[in-house]
Amino acid sequence: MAVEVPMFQQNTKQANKLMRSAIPLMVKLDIPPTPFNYGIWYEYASNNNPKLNQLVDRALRRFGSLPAFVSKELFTEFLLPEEFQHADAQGARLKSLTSSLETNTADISKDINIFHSNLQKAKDSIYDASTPSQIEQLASTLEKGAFQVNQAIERFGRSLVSAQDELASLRAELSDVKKNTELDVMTLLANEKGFERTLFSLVPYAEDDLTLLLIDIDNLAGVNQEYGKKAGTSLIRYISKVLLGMLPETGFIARLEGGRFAMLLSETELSVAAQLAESIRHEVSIQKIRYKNTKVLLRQVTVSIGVATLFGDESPKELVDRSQHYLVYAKRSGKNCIAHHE
Ligand SMILES: Nc1nc2c(ncn2[C@@H]2O[C@H](COP(=O)(O)OP(=O)(O)OP(=O)(O)O)[C@@H](O)[C@H]2O)c(=O)[nH]1
Repeated sequence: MAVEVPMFQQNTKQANKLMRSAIPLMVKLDIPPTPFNYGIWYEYASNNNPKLNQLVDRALRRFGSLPAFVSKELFTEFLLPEEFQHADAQGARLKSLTSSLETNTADISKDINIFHSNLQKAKDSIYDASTPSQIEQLASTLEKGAFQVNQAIERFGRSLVSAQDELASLRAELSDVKKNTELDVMTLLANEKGFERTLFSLVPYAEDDLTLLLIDIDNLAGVNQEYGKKAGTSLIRYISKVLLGMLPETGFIARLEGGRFAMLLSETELSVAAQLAESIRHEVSIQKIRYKNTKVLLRQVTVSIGVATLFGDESPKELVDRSQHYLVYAKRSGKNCIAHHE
């Protein structure tokens, strides 16, 4: 899943502009200057996320302000990329990023508070200021204060941009970590987790043309028994290469467990997928496989295949269940065959 980091996507200029809209809102509503709140109000001012704005408005109506527990929740839900919510290794870096933002937000809020109290003082003394030089003095104090606040905002804008870089690099790392956890180290194909993620990402776009082939090596237990478990494992690797070699361009393949593979074919109707399944079955059955450690030629190796094409509003699980059903049918029909609905 592509994860957006909306708060940090703008460049410095845009960031400053948005901070200028966010800060008065926060001052007006007496929102504490925590990183969570800055993030949320920045996003609120950018109007990027109607759902977030709706929830903030609702909280304001209910509580009159934004309670810390609400802003923390909103921050996690809307601003924190999903990977960061669970990843342990990157958690520490994110924590340090958050605390550096915290320091920056503390700095900026100090400047704003000073400016705010100067504004109050100016408001009070404006009635007493009768001479042009007193008024000039007030104006110059305010001008100086405004300049300082502007500078603080710009510094904060820059720190947002550097946070953006840091988050981008964290995100790249996480995506690698995620990819690796979706890898089957034995065959270097995707594993079951990778299969599930791909399946879930394809189903919403499929129009009765996403086909799943569940391919299972026949009698693997017998191979293990006859030639040893290492030979069985070697066979799984060998079959994975045969399958990969036959994978169409629009296809995706994963090893689920033992000698079972899942091949997902996008934009492939049942008749075409069934032909491919039959070619795979045939190709495996004619292999002459020699176990390299002992040079022993294995007896014929075969696979059984269950084929199902997604239809209607079927869920990913229903598609898997139906393929599984046909695979069981193929096994019961004597193995070395394929099965699918008519
Ligand atoms: N060598 C090897 N064997 C495995 C591995 N993972 C699972 N197995 C074995 O593969 C077998 C899979 O079980 P089944 O699918 O029920 O057995 P099968 O003999 O293939 O039977 P059918 O699928 O009905 O043809 C079990 O005996 C597991 O011990 C592995 O990584 N390496």
